Order: sequence, then structure tokens, then C-alpha cells
Amino acid sequence: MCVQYQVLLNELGLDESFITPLREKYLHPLASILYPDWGGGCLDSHKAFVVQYSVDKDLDLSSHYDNSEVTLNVSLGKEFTDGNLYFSDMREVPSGERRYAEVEHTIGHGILHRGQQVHGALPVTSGERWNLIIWMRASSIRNKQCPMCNKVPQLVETMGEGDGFTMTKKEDRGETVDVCTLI
Ligand SMILES: O=C(O)CCC(=O)C(=O)O
Ligand SMILES: [Fe+2]
Repeated sequence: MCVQYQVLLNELGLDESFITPLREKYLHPLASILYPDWGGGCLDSHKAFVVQYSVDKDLDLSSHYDNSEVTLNVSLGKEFTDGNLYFSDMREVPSGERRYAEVEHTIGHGILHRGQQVHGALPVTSGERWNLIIWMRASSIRNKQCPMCNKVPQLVETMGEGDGFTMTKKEDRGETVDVCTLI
């Protein structure tokens, strides 16, 4: 899975003023109720970005799961045809046994889902489709098991934002990332 056309909101200075308060005040309480078994009650960081699709850029996004415990996906517009989202089972279900459901995403609406639920976006056939994606992370969950490789994470310091893992207090040296995302 690779989204080529994306803008990270923290690079635009929008994390502290917009995404962090949105997560803490609104998304965390909702996720605590909806997804208590998937880290929804202990979300403590995020990666937020805007993705863009059009016929001359990326058309679609193949089936994948996110590097998140809970994801918010908001349709920002602009005007486009097709490009529906689809959702399937959790990633543990073997690919041959998965069932898929298509969801038409109304502009201005947000869809909250578990990061480990398999999903993707179908091709747009005209116009431009822009979405705000917030991958929310729970360090207490991912510190025990990496959501991308299922292993106990091997943490290394990183430049800029990490991937929502935390080191123990003694070793706390800043943002960290699991080596599995680097290879
Ligand atoms: O294009 C979309 O609406 C889905 C994007 C997505 O699933 C992701 O970036 O993880
Ligand atoms: Fe995704």
C-alpha cells in the first residue's frame, strides 16, 4: 500500500492547534466507547495526513490495514465520481475468507474504524478526491505488539515524529519507531 500524494499535517503546524485537541476532546471519548478492546480507551498519539486521488495522480488505494489502533477518515471533497471506500474483516481473517462491503463516503462525513480492519479505496473515475486521515495510536497496546508485524517492537530513536511507541521512562529519549517499519 502506498499513497503517493499526501501531506502530513504536523508539517503544516496543524497538530497542536487542531488535531491533538480534536483527538483528546472528541475522538478519544468516542473511541473509548466504540473500541475499548482495540486501544480506543488509551489513544495517546496520532499521525494525521491528507490524501489526494484523481485520474492523473493516484486512482485508488489497495486493500490494507493501518499503522493505527483507531482511524478517522473524513471526506473533504472536492468533486469526484466513484472512489468508494470498502471494508472487510479484521486482518487475522485469511484473505480468501474475507467478505467486503462498499461504503459511499459523503463529503464532510467522518468514518471511524479500527486500524486493523482491512479496507481500501476504489478508483475515482473523474474529479479529485481528498480525505483527511487520522491514524490514532495507543502506546500501551503497540509497545507490547507491533500492529504491522505482530512482533514485540524493537524501538529505535527517530527524527521527527515517531510511530506512537514509547520507551520506558529510563530510556525516554524522544520519538521512537519500530524497526519493522524501517526495513
Ligand atoms: O482514501 C481513503 O479514503 C482511505 C485512505 C486510507 O485508508 C489510509 O490512508 O490509510
Ligand atoms: Fe487505511
